[in-house]
Parts: sequence; structure tokens; C-alpha cells
Amino acid sequence: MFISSEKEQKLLPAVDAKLSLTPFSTRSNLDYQGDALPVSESQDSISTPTIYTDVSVVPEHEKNELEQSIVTIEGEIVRLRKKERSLDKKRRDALNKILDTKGSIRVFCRLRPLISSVKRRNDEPISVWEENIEVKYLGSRKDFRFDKVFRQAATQDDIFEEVEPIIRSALDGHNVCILAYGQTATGKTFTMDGTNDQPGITPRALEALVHQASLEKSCAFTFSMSMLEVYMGNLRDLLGPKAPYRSQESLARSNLNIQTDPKGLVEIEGLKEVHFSDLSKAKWWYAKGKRARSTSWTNVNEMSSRSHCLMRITISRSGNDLKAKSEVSKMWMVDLGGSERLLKTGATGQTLEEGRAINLSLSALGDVIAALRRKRGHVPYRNSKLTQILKDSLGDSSKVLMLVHISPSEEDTGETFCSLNFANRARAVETNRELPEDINKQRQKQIREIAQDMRDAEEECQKVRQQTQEAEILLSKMKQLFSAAYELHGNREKTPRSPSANESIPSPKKNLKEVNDTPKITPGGKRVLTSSLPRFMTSTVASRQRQSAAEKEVVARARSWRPGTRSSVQFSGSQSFCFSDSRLKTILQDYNKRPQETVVKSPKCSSLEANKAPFLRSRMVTSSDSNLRVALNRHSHRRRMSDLI
Ligand SMILES: Nc1ncnc2c1ncn2[C@@H]1O[C@H](COP(=O)(O)OP(=O)(O)OP(=O)(O)O)[C@@H](O)[C@H]1O
Repeated sequence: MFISSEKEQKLLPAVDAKLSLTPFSTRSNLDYQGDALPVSESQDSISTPTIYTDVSVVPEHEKNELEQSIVTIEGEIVRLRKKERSLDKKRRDALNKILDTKGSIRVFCRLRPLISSVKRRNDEPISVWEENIEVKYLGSRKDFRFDKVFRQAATQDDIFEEVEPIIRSALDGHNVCILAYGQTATGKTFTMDGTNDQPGITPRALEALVHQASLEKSCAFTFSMSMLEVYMGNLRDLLGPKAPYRSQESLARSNLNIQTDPKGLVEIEGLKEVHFSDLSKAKWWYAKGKRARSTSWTNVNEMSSRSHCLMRITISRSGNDLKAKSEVSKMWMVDLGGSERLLKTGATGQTLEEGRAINLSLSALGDVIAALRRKRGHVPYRNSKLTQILKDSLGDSSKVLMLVHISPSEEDTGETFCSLNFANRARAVETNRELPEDINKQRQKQIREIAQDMRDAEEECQKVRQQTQEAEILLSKMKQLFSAAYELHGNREKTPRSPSANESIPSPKKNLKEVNDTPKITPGGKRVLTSSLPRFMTSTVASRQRQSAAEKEVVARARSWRPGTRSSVQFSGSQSFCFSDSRLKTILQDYNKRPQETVVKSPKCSSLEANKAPFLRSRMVTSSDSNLRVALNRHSHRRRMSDLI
């Protein structure tokens, strides 16, 4: 029962002082007539202190108040979620604007460290700055500009830091394509895949996607993954089960068809697609796909990839709002086969053929990029399987990141020169790349401003997300509280009563008398039971011991709950529904301080309740729960949470 009248709340300390007990309700719910008692009547009851015993019957208006609180919190959660969605949209728009301003095709260059087996020379042919590289070749120097250049010392962390916004953009609903390009043995696989100690972009991207999705509460994500390789002009499914070599099944699986729907979206018929929701599953499938990839030994790389390896992550995003249609985006992670001069690699036979096939498709990729650069006319996607697959992820609406890998050795300078030229062509798809200095500065300033807006929106969104979570915790606790009170009520009704109680429905006056005759506390702190107290209400030594044990368990549970959740649930500094600071915490503290023998309760009832809803139910049904009731009434319905956010 909640104490609803402010007069009654004021009376509580007086009663407490007189009883030297933790606050007890001064009247029984059995004599409760619906309206607050007149002050005089309440004071009468003080003169003959009573112990509030049957707390299981919760008056209708208090039930309504609790219900109203629950409805209010539910409303607040809806409002917070809406706010979260709008802030998230603001962040997404800002990120997209930044990426568009920077260019829909961005090109980074990574310089591989010198491998110990290669002799170091003094006249190193490559000079590196933050955004450009100078190469000495055939007696002349040429300067190449990039969006970012990674020196030899750059770590996998440094690379991922720059790639992460694009991955975020995929989660935001854009098609993304990340391509590792370069001469054989320059570190493409190292960048994309990495090692166990130094994971590359793909495993980190998987982790980032799963992690980010777990933080989003305003929408739900589902992920699926496919892996294939373009090997000698054919597509091989890397995730399908192993089929016997040269069997019909094996041939069918290495000859998948590429289809384009009327909207221009590409689909690969029969390609295995696996769903994942957790990282371990995603990594398991990824490892399986990698093992199935074709590699062979060449003069230049012991584990040279003899194909283009493509991994597709399909991201489906659906909002909590049922009306919102789900968005699907694709993220391609492509480890291209090495561009190579075939004579240099010492390839012969099958390996030579593989090298030729790789070069042909890379050249087709170059043609597509060159056509996109012209921004009009025919784009020759159909010239290779690689470009057909990537068709819907290379165009205007997609975000493309090409990582060009080069070797620092002088003997590779010719290859390096070719790779840098190829990458420069890709970068020049953005016609306005080389802007006058002042316009460029203005654009940089604009990017910085949008980036600041994006960070602000993100921070605010995180705060709101936190508030939503806290509101949800509070809601669940209040629902527990509610159901505990009514569950108990139901139980009590079923519980057989003493014969005297069954004889007739007691009149309010009789009840008052009965309650007034409950134990009184003598100056020495001893409880004296009067003869009129019904036997089922009196506590025995055994019942008190059981009660004490049950309470200890409740408090222990509450304690174990508190530290893990920041010990308090706060929407904001003075949140009206912040129960853990002003209510729960206080209640728990009072609970610890309170002498155990002050609780008078049926042992049967206490053990039953302790098992059912250990924490909240127990708080609700013991007479000491007046703390919670007072707190709820003091704080509930006074202010809207929104006033405080
Ligand atoms: N940044 C780097 N730091 C340390 N080691 C690297 C780095 N880049 C490449 N390597 C090492 O160089 C070797 C060749 O790299 P990798 O296999 O990734 O080249 P690749 O370009 O994928 O070759 P291919 O095209 O033949 O498959 C590997 O042993 C790899 O560990």
C-alpha cells in the first residue's frame, strides 16, 4: 500500500520516533476507506501505535498510480527512442556528406616495409609525405597524390582508423567497396586479412559491425556473409561444402552466374550466404573461406594469391518503427590478385595462366574506372567477371576505397610506377580533385565543421541511448514491483485464513481494534503481544530466524545487483523516475540499518515471497516498505522526464 496523502507522509517520522522503528504504516489497509483519514483520526492511531500487518491488499487508487507511472515511463521510452533515431539520422547524414565531399572513390597508398631478404640500397627510389609520393624512375621523378599515404611503419591500427568511417557508412545503408590493389607480395593480403597478432581490415570490420549493431537500440541489424574467388575467369564459392575434384557439383560451383535485376542490383546465383549475429561465427566462416582460396608459390611470394578474393557482407537494417522499411546495403572486401609482370614471377604453365587471367581482369577494372571518370558514356562492366560482380558497388552512390600497395625496393620501381599510375586514374574519377588552393581550404573547413556536427550528434545520441536503457531498467523494476504486489494479493486470497477470519468479513472498526492490539514496543525495546492479536500474525523465534535469512538473501541480491550497474540508475541529475538514487538506494541503506525483528510477517508468506520475487516483492509486502511507497508518491507524477533531459 502506498501512502498517498502528504499529511500521512508527514506523520510517518512521528510514528517512527514513537515506535523507534523503521517507518511503519500507521493504519491497516483493512480499515482503509479509500480517502485519506482525517488528521485527528490518524493522530488517535498514533497514541496507540499499531503495526501495519496485512499489506497485501493494495487500494485501487494506488494501483492506478503505479500503473500510471509505468505508462508514463513507457511514453518516455518511446520519446527517447524517437529522439535517438533523429540524432542517428543527423549523424548518418553528416558522415555521408563528409565522405561525399572527400570523394566517392578514395585512394590510399601503403608502402610495405623492406623484407629482410631484399638487399637495402642507399638510393631509395621512393620519397613519402602525408598525401603524396615521389618516385624516381628512368632518370626522372614523378609525384603522385593520394587521400592518404601510409609509410612503412604504419600499423594495422593506423590503417583501420582511416577505414572505419567507410565501414560505418555501410552500416548506415550505403554500398561500400574496399579494394586492395598492387603488385604481388606488396602486402594486399596482409592489409585485408592480416595475421593473428596483427588482424587486418576484414576481421576488424566484422568486429566493428557486430559491436556497433549491438549498441544500436533504435534499429535491428542482420548480417550475412558470402565469399567467392574469381579464378581464371570463373567464380568459385569459398563457403560451400567441398565437392570431389572435377565432379559435376564442383564444376557447377566454380561456374556461378551473375544476374542483374531491373533496378541494377547484382546477385550471384547459387552463392552460399551464411547469416551471423556474433563475431565468433563470422570469424569461423571467414577462416573457412580463406582456407579454400587458391594460392601457390611464385618467385616473389611463397603464398601468392592466384585469384581475386571477394567477401560480401550484406547488412539489413530495420527500425523499431514497423512502418519503416528495412534497408539493405552491401560491403565488398576485395583482395585483388597481384598485378605482375609474368616473366619476373617465374610463372609457368597453370601459374602463368592464372597470372594472365588476373592481369586481364585488373585491366578491365581499370577500364571501368576510367569510364566512370569520364562520367558519361558506356561503362564496360561486362568485360570481366570481377567488374560485373562489383557493378552496383562501384558507381556514384557507393563508397569506394582503393588501397594501393607498393614495394620500397628499387628493383620493383617499374611495377610501383604502374601501380601508382593505375591508382591515380582511379582517384581522378573525382573530376574536381585538383582544386585551387583557396577552394580546397574552404572545403577542408567545411569538412571540419560537418565532422564536428557529426561528433556532437553522436555524443548526444549516446547519451539518449544511455537514458533509454536506464528508463528500460526502471520500467522493468516497476513492472516487477507491480506484479509482485498483485501476485501476492492473488496468493493471499488463495491462502486459507484462520477460522475466525473466515467466519465473517471483519468490520473496519473491528479491524482497527485488531491492528491496535498488535505488538507494542516497551521502553526496553521488547515487543509485547496482546491477547487480541490473531495467532497467525504473531512471530515465533523460528519464523523470525527464517525471516531474517530471507531478508539477508534479498539484501545480498540487491547488493550484488548494485555495483555492476553503476550503483544507480540515473536519467539525469534529478530525474523524477530515478529510483535508485532517491528510492532504491535509500531503501537498501535503510534496509541494512533496520533491526530485523521489527518485521512482523507470516513465516509462510515470507518464504513463499522470498522465492518468488526476491528483491522487489519482498520490499513491497513487508511493512517497512513504506519507504518505497513514500518515495514513489513523493517523486512520481510530479515532473516529466523530458523536462530534465
Ligand atoms: N606492412 C607489412 N608489415 C609486415 N609484413 C608485411 C607487410 N606487408 C606485407 N608483409 C609481408 O610480406 C609478405 C607478402 O605479403 P602478402 O602475401 O600480403 O602480399 P600480397 O600482395 O597479398 O601478394 P599476392 O598478390 O602474391 O597474394 C607476407 O609475408 C607479409 O606478411
